[in-house]
Amino acid sequence: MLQAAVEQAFNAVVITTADLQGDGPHITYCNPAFCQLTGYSAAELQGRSPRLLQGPLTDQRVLQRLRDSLHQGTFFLGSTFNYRKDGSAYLVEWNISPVRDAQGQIQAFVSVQQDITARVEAQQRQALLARALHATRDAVLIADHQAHILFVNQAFEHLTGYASAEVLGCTPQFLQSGQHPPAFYTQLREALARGDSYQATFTNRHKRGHLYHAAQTITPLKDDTGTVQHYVCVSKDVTELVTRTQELRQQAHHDALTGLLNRYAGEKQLQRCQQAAQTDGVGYALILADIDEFKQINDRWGHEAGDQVLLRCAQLLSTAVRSGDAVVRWGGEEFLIVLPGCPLDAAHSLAEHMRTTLAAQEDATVGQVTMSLGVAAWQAPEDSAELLRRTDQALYHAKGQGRNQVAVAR
Ligand SMILES: Nc1nc2c(ncn2[C@@H]2O[C@H](COP(=O)(O)OP(=O)(O)OP(=O)(O)O)[C@@H](O)[C@H]2O)c(=O)[nH]1
Repeated sequence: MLQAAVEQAFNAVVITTADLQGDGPHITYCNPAFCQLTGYSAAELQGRSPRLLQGPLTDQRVLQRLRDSLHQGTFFLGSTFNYRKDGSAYLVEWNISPVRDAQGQIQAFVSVQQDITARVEAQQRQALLARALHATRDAVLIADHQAHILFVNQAFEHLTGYASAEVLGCTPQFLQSGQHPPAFYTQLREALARGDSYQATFTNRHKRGHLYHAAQTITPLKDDTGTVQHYVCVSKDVTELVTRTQELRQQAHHDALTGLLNRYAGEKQLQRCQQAAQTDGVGYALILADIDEFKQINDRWGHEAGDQVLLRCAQLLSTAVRSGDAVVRWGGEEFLIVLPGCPLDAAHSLAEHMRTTLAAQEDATVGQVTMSLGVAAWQAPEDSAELLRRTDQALYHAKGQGRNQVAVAR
């Protein structure tokens, strides 16, 4: 049974003499697995020194350790390159045990060997992949099918502020910033459930609390049966780009001095209201507010004082309106207030409130400032240009009647 077991063992087994003088131990037995490993037949190996397997890549330091073990009669475990009969190299991991007789004398050495070339190559490939993932500038996250994080690279640690050890086993939820509506994550989940990859710019929260923007691609990884087992997420930091775009958008739509919508954005808003009025019959009202004698303020107190008055008026108008309304810097000292769904009377009251609030305030530098306001509400089938013309007419009227007045176009 023992013989059959050794003969049929998966691992290569070789037994040598215990002779450490002269040529050293020589082979007295090898099993078929050893013959298969080395390419030699048992007859070719019989009586030969195992040295015939060594070659240029064989590690001499490992061999020295082996010789020391043999001399001391201790267990040896090591790995190095050996050579087959055809000259090809393989990486062997082998151990050697001394076989002692009843008196404790070493009679032989038995060695069990295994070709670990493929395993080591696979480990090296894996190490290379990990090194490559760590070296890449994009953040990489790998999660299991339940979104538990299995791996993050150094770029991820850098981008998010979290160390790998802190996040392994967690789901990436801790990155959520609260900036995306629930529908954003629903879309993400649905795409992944379909097995599709999902690409979007995420606004996430850094460990230190600030937000960052990342262009992310999340890809499901399927096994041979088509079942999603993992997800890989690659993120590129686009914070600078997004911030710059937001700044440009702000500049394109807002007035630099007051922060109000600029004329371009105001015209867009007018178009939207006009569209709604024509399609749904939902009306809108306009107020044109113009600071009285503003030229004199500038002339008397200087341009900077004039700017401060403009800022104060802008703030007053902004606080007076509701969230869906738009306050626009329409011209130098002229403001357009667009009021979707607002009837004429309500717009009139609002204008009156704006006028009295401003008139009641005393500016530290320039004293009392007033404004004149024109009000009009959309009447079918006029277009926005016509409504604007009627509002302007009302403002002209208010100015003509002595300023600090509200005039309504009926
Ligand atoms: N300080 C300052 N002044 C501005 C700005 N934009 C326009 N203005 C000035 O606003 C003044 C507007 O003067 P006018 O159009 O004559 O009107 P007004 O003096 O307010 O007279 P009424 O409208 O008839 O009451 C001009 O002197 C412009 O130079 C600005 O951004 N800052």
